[in-house]
Amino acid sequence: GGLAPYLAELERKVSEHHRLAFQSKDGESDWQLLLEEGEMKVYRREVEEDGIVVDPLKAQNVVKGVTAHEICHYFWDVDIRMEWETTVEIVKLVEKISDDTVVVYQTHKRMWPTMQRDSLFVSSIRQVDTGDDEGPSWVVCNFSVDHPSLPVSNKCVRVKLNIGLVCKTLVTPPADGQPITRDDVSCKIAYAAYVNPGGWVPASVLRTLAKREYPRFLRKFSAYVQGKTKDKPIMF
Ligand SMILES: O=S(=O)(CCO)c1ccc(-c2ccc(C3CCCC3)c([C@@H]3C[C@@H]3c3ccccn3)c2)cc1
Repeated sequence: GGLAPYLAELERKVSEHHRLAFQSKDGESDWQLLLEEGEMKVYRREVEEDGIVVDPLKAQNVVKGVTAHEICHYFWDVDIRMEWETTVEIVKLVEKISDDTVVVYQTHKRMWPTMQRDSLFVSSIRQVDTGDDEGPSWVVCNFSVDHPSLPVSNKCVRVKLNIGLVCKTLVTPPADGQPITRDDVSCKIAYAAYVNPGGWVPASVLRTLAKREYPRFLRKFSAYVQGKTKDKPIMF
C-alpha cells in the first residue's frame, strides 16, 4: 500500500535506535542531565531547527519485576494506551500493517498557551538480536508518516516524531535451579524521543513541558507495567 516506502525507513530507524540505545554518550558531551532519580536518568540536548525547539531526549531506567518483552508490549499496544498515557486525548488505530506494525493517530492534550497537537505514526514492535552474549533486545519504534486517510487538520498542528524504546531483560538466576520468579527479573530501558512540535512553541514553554512530562511518563508507565504483570506469568 501507500506505506511501503515507510517500511524500509522503519527498518532503518529500528536499527538506529537499537545501535544508539545503550551506547554511552561520552562522545556527545552536550547531553544535559535533566533528572536522576534512582535508576532513572533523563538527558536532553538543546537543539533548534528554524527557530523551533526540537530537543532530542534520552532516558535510561531499570524497572524491577518485568521483562523487556512486557515493557515493549504494553508500550506498543494501542488498546491499553489510554490506561497509562495521560497527555493524549484521542488514540485511533488507523491501519494494521502486520501483527507487529500499525499506523496510529493521536491528539495530544492542548498545552496552554500552545495550539493542540496531533500525531500520525507507524508503530512497530520486534525482537532484535544483539549478536553478543547479552541476549536479544525488544524494540518499539514510533515514527511519523503521512497517510492519505488522515490529512493534516486545521484544528491541530501535526508533530513529527521519532521515538525508540529499546529494552533488555536482566535475570539474576535463582539459587539451585529454582524456577525464575519476578523477583529475579528486571528490564533495562533506553528511551529516545525526537519530537518536532510542527510549529513554533516558546522555547521555555516546551522545555519546561518536556522536563516535567518525560519523567512523569517514564514513572507512570513503568509502574503501570509492574501493576499489570505482577500476577501474570512472566512473558520473556
Ligand atoms: O513516547 S510516545 O511515542 C508515547 C505515545 O503517546 C510520545 C511521547 C511524547 C510525544 C509528544 C507529543 C507532543 C509534544 C508537545 C509538542 C508541542 C506541544 C506538545 C511533546 C512534548 C515533549 C513534551 C511531552 C513529553 C511527554 C509527554 C507529553 N508531552 C511530546 C509524542 C509521542
